[in-house]
Amino acid sequence: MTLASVLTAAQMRDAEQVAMAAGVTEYALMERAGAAAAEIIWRAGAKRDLLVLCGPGNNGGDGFVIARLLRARGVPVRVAALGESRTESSRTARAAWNGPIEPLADAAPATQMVDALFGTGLSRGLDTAVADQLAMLTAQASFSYAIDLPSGVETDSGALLSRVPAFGICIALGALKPAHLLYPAAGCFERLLCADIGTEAPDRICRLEPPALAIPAAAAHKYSRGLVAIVGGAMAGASRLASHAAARSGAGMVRHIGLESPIGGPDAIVALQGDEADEVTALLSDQRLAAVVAGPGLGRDDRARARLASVLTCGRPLVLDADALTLLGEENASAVPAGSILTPHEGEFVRLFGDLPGSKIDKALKAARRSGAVIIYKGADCVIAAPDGRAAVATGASSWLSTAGTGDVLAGLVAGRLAVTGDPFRAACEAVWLHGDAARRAGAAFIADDLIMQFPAVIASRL
Ligand SMILES: NC(=O)C1=CN([C@@H]2O[C@H](COP(=O)(O)OP(=O)(O)OC[C@H]3O[C@@H](n4cnc5c(N)ncnc54)[C@H](OP(=O)(O)O)[C@@H]3O)[C@@H](O)[C@H]2O)[C@@H](O)CC1
Ligand SMILES: [K+]
Repeated sequence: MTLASVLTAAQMRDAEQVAMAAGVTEYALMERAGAAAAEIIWRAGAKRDLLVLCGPGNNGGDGFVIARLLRARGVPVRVAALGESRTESSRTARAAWNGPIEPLADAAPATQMVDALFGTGLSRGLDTAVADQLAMLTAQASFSYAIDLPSGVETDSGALLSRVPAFGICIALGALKPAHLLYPAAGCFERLLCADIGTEAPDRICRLEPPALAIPAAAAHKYSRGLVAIVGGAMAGASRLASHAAARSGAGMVRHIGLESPIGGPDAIVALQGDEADEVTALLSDQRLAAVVAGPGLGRDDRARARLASVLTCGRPLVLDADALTLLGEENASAVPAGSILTPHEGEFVRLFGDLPGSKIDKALKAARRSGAVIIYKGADCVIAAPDGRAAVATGASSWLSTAGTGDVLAGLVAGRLAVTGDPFRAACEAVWLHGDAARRAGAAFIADDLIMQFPAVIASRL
């Protein structure tokens, strides 16, 4: 297992059951969780005075373990509880604390504050008085820690069920949960750490990790490294951005099929003119094409429709973005060739697949299964889902990415990586990570063109 695995509350309970079937008691898991969290808190805050808030369930039990272990290391610890402990393990942990317990409502602030009120067992929003007290104590603390999850966030969706303050560190236990990566919950802490408590987790759904890329083979040539075509349309700038991104993605050659020629920009891009759909069809008949992009700048008129029809029937691996997604609409979402990659933002996603139930991860997985395509469901939290049930979630992207053209750049980069790897899910994961890292390097107030200039260095860093 990897600590980047993402489990729902029910899957985490299953993992706990597997550990218990192997002979580990629930209380032993709680001790491991508390010890791992206490170690993190010790390293961050040392002997600064600490207030631990304990809820009625096993999250509260973790809190009592943390309190006991840090008191034993000489930290001045106070504990405030929300009522009685209601599970056997949390009662055991409470008894082992063996120190004073204040009512939560009366607790005064401390330099460090631990939120062990609720974790995966949260079933509704906190009462307003409890949420307000939590917010006040968190705001007053210089160091704040959420155990497993910030209290008030819904584990599986990342929704906020009541007011949730901003924590310094969130310590996930055993595995990540969807709420650690999906907004708004993912915005409720500055740092996320995952503590290993010895439970096993499947790695079908993971946090997006940095990719391992390869240099071209010694005998590589431009076609073996991947030939990409971008089919442009009414707005040449967008498809040019996609072309430039593909050209610096590691692919061997890029052809831009536009309504005008030449297109400007790097001379390495082969500018081809294809005004009519049959010309596009002819230009896409090259069997060496390893990826074809349509959507950026395509337009939405009849001419665009005809160009898209040529793309959909060309038999080459496709990346469909922007106008292509709008033209496809819900009635044609399942008509895309298997193995394609679709890159919708939220509005495009809903137009393509309707208002699907569940979390953003659930929605992306359902859409992937329904369409047979890899879905890159964009946003501040970006979910990449494959028809076979794998998913990766990227989070923490630069908010400066919210500028014109960055989506076009991503589409070109995805196509470039598809041409290099021949694997849609891998290509999507690589491209989203590289795009995010390029944005981090580009700093502030960049434009989409600047991202592309970062690609060679970003790729070099992953070789
Ligand atoms: N899985 C693992 O491997 C491990 C898990 N561990 C830990 O266990 C945590 C999960 O524990 P948990 O299941 O006991 O749930 P938890 O979040 O403590 O709360 C449930 C209690 O709160 C109550 N309640 C709910 N909402 C409420 C509200 N708004 N306002 C008031 N009450 C509310 C609810 O009562 P009810 O809904 O029935 O009214 C119930 O009494 C997990 O996050 C991790 O920290 C570790 O110890 C080690 C290994
Ligand atoms: K918590």
